Amino acid sequence: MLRFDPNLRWLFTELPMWDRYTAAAQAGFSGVEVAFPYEYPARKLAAHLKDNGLTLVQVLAPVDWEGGSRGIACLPEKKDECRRSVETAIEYALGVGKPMVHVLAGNLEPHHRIDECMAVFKENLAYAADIAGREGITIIIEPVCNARFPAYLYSRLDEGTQIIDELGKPNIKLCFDTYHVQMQEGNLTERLRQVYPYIGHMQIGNTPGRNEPGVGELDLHWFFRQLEKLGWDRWIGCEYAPSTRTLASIGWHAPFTTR
Ligand SMILES: O=C(O)[C@@H](O)C(=O)CO
Ligand SMILES: [Mg+2]
Repeated sequence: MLRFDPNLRWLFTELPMWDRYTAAAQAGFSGVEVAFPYEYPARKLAAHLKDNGLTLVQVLAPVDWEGGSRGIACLPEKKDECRRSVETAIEYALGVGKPMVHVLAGNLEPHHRIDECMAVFKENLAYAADIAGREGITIIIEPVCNARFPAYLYSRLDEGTQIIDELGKPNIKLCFDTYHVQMQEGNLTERLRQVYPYIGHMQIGNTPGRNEPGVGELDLHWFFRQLEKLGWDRWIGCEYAPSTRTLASIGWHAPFTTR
C-alpha cells in the first residue's frame, strides 16, 4: 500500500489555508505537505496537525515566492539570507514534527555564472544538511523542468544525484516529481529505477497539464504499481492542479491508500 499526502498549495485551494488541513484529514489523508506554513506559529500548527491526526511531510525553506523568488540557495549575493532561511525552516520543522525541508536553488539572472551558482548551492546545502542532520531532519532537493522553471539552476535528475554524491551527506535526498521528470526527461519508470536509492520524497502530477492521475498522458496507476514493487514506503505528495473540485479529483487514490 502507498501513502499519499496532498500538497495544500495545490489541493483544497477552494478553502482558506487553515481549513485545508481539516479538509485533507476529512478526505482520508493522514499527511499533508505545505510550501510555506510560516504564517502560523509552529506551536499553533502543531496543535492543528495533532487535532486532525496529520503528519506534516515536507516544507520549503522560506523565500519570497509571491515576489517571484524561486529560491536563493544558489545565489552568491544571498548567502547570509539563505542561511537564515534554512535556520528558520529547521527551527520551525522541530516544532511541527520534523518534516523534510526542501531547499530551493533559485533562478539565474544574466549576470550569474552557472558554475559559481552551483558551487554556492552545494556550500549552502552542506550547511543545511549539517544543522538538519543534528536534528534528524532530511534536506530535499528537486530538479524542476524548464517548461515551468526556465531559469532554475538545475532541471535533471543526474544533476541532483551528482550534487548528492559530491556532498556525501546522508540526509540530502532527491525529490522525484513525476511531472517534472516526465516533462524534462521522459522515460519515467526507467528514470525512477535508476535514481531510486537517492530518492527521499516522491511527488506526483500528470503531464502535460499537471493534473491528477487519470487526467493526462501518464498512466500513474501503472507507475504506482511499480513503486509498490520497489517497496516504496514513504510519502507521496500530491502536487497537481485538480481538473475539477479537489474532492471530485481524489477518487484515484483509494485503491492504493493506507492510513
Ligand atoms: O514541483 C514543484 O514546483 C515543487 O515541488 C516545489 O517545491 C517548487 O519548486
Ligand atoms: Mg514538485
